Parts: sequence; structure tokens; C-alpha cells
Amino acid sequence: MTAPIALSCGEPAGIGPEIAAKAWSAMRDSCPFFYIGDAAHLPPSTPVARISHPSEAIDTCATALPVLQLDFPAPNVPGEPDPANAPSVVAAIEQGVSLVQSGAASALCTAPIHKKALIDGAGFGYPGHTEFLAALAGRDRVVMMLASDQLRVVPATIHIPLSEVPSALTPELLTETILITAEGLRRNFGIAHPRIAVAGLNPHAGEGGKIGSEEVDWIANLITDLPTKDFTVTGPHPADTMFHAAARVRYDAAIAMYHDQALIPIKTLDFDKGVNVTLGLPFIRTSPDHGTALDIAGQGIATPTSLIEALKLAQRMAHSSKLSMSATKS
Ligand SMILES: NC(=O)C1=CN([C@@H]2O[C@H](COP(=O)(O)OP(=O)(O)OC[C@H]3O[C@@H](n4cnc5c(N)ncnc54)[C@H](O)[C@@H]3O)[C@@H](O)[C@H]2O)C=CC1
Ligand SMILES: NCC(=O)COP(=O)(O)O
Repeated sequence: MTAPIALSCGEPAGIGPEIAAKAWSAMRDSCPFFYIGDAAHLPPSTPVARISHPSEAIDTCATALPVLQLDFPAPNVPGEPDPANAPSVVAAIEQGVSLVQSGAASALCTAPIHKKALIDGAGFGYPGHTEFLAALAGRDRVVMMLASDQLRVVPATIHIPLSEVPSALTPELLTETILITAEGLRRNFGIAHPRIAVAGLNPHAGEGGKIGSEEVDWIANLITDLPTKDFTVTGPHPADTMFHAAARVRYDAAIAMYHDQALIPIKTLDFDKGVNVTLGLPFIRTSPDHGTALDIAGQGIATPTSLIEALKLAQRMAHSSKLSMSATKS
């Protein structure tokens, strides 16, 4: 039997507890997962089963949301992150990682964190889960992919100011991003020969050097010269014409140069079903595509669909990784 999925609570003052409870209600018969966080922060009507080990989630999930209890120091006020709780938010992620690394959990799914609240309350030294998980796993480079049925997209640079993008975008970063993405498409999405399309940095991909020089200086040559035995890479493509329906069928994933170039198209196309996946980690990690939504926390109106898709994708990825491990052994 596949181990259950660990769901870290994220910022409890956001919509994490509510969508966790709603996802459990929708998936209780099909996708065992357990919540790492404080049961007292969940909506009061949520049936809860406190567990002492992830394996207990398999049997309890049908009747109650399994909770691996982490006592937070402060009660939860929806919409108002309490700095006292910030270290426990980080501890929930760390516990999830340790359980997935030990094999007690098959995958980690993370509910959204409020980055500023963690920096202010816990001195969190990372711009997001992606970089924190890479550090915990001892990986120098991982890749953030946002995936839905309509589009997969990867920002080469992630949470940095726009003014820093041109200098952060190096040939080494772009090469590793393309290679990790190709491997992730093969391993996690079952695409034998992935097709990757790379966006330009500048308007019209630089218009032949007339509107920015990065494309002619190095991006085009890097794409042409990249050894691609088992994948195809094209570009640099003008980013403004890469995301309409006819363009999207030509590739399996688009590499964008910066955060909003990647996330605006997918959140416009599929905000309710987009999933954030970290590629290049030694374990499976998914997350909903949205954030903490403090503005609607505690109102009962949050949509759990992106979290449900994130849990389903984690389950599929865990299943296929188990199958490939048993094929390797036999
Ligand atoms: N994986 C993670 O931990 C992520 C964390 N964040 C963090 O979340 C915080 C808030 O970010 P924002 O930019 O405001 O984005 P957001 O996604 O939290 O909210 C944007 C808008 O979408 C709505 N919304 C979001 N999720 C919803 C849902 N499930 N159902 C109904 N409405 C929903 C919100 O009410 C808000 O109006 C920031 O600190 C950001 O860094 C953002 C994205 C991912
Ligand atoms: N905009 C995407 C996002 O903020 C997710 O970041 P991470 O916490 O998954 O690194």
C-alpha cells in the first residue's frame, strides 16, 4: 500500500485549514492524506482523528481528517497572521519533509504560507517553499512548475524583484532549468520525449537585438547548442504569443524568464485547478497555485479545487514512482 500524503498546514490565518477540511470531505474515500498542524485551527465542524503516525491515516481518513498534531502557541484569528505562530508554520513543513524522506509519507503537499508573516515572525530566510525545500533536501537547484490540464509553465527566475531578473538569468540557470524540466516531464508526467518552448526576456524576444540584447547575445545560441538527446527545445519565443490555444499545443512546458511571465497565463487560464510542483527534489512536493487569501479567510467561501488537484497530482506521482521503483527492482 502507498503511504499517505503529508499536508502541511501553511499559514493558519489564511484559507489553508478551511480548504484542507473541504479537500478531506471531497477525497476521503480516494486519497488518504493527513494534516500536519493544530487541530484547534481547523473549522469547528471538521471531524478530526488525531494520529500518532502517518500509517494510521489510511484507516481513519474515511471517517475523519487525520491530524498529526502540532501545538501552535497562539489561537487562530482568520485574516491576521500571528507572529507567535510563524515558527510552528515552518516546523510543519520541516516535519512533512522528514516524514516523506523517511518513507512514512509518499509525498508532501503544502498549504500556502504567508511569506511576509514568516519572515517577520520566524526570520524565515527563504522567499518560498521552493527554496526552503531545496535547502532541506540539499539541492542547489530545483525548478518551480505550475501545471494544469491546459498549460505547464516554469519561471526560470522566481521570487526576485523584476530589476534583478536580467542579472540573475544566467546561461547556467537557464540550462539547468531546461534540463530539470525535461527530466521532470519524463519522470513525473510520463512524457517520453518532452517538447520545451523557451520564452524571450524582452518584448518580441528582443526584435533581433533592437529591443534588448539578451536573446541575440546568448539565449538563442544556448537553445541551439543544448544537447537534447531525448527532448526538444525551441525558442526564444516572443512571450506574448506563446500562451494562446494554438501555441500551447506545440509544447509540453514553457520556460518563462520571470515569475509573472509564467504565472499570469496559468492563473488566467486555470486559477482554480493549477498546481505548483517542485521538480528536482528527491521527493514529491505539490501545492495549490494560490496563496493564503487572507481577505476571505474564515468566511467559508474558499474554493478547495486547486488543493484537491495538488493532492491528486501528488498521489499520481507517488503511484508512478512506486511502479518505476518496483520495475527497477524486478
Ligand atoms: N505556495 C504558497 O505558499 C503561496 C503563497 N503565496 C502567498 O500568499 C500570500 C497572499 O498572496 P496573494 O498574492 O494575495 O494571492 P492569493 O492567491 O492569496 O489571493 C489572490 C486573490 O484570489 C483569491 N483566492 C485565492 N485563493 C482562493 C481560493 N482557494 N478560493 C477563493 N478565492 C481565492 C483571494 O481571495 C484573493 O482575492 C502572499 O504572502 C504570497 O506570498 C502565494 C502563492 C503561493
Ligand atoms: N507564486 C508562487 C508561489 O508563491 C509559490 O511559492 P512556493 O512557496 O511554492 O515556493
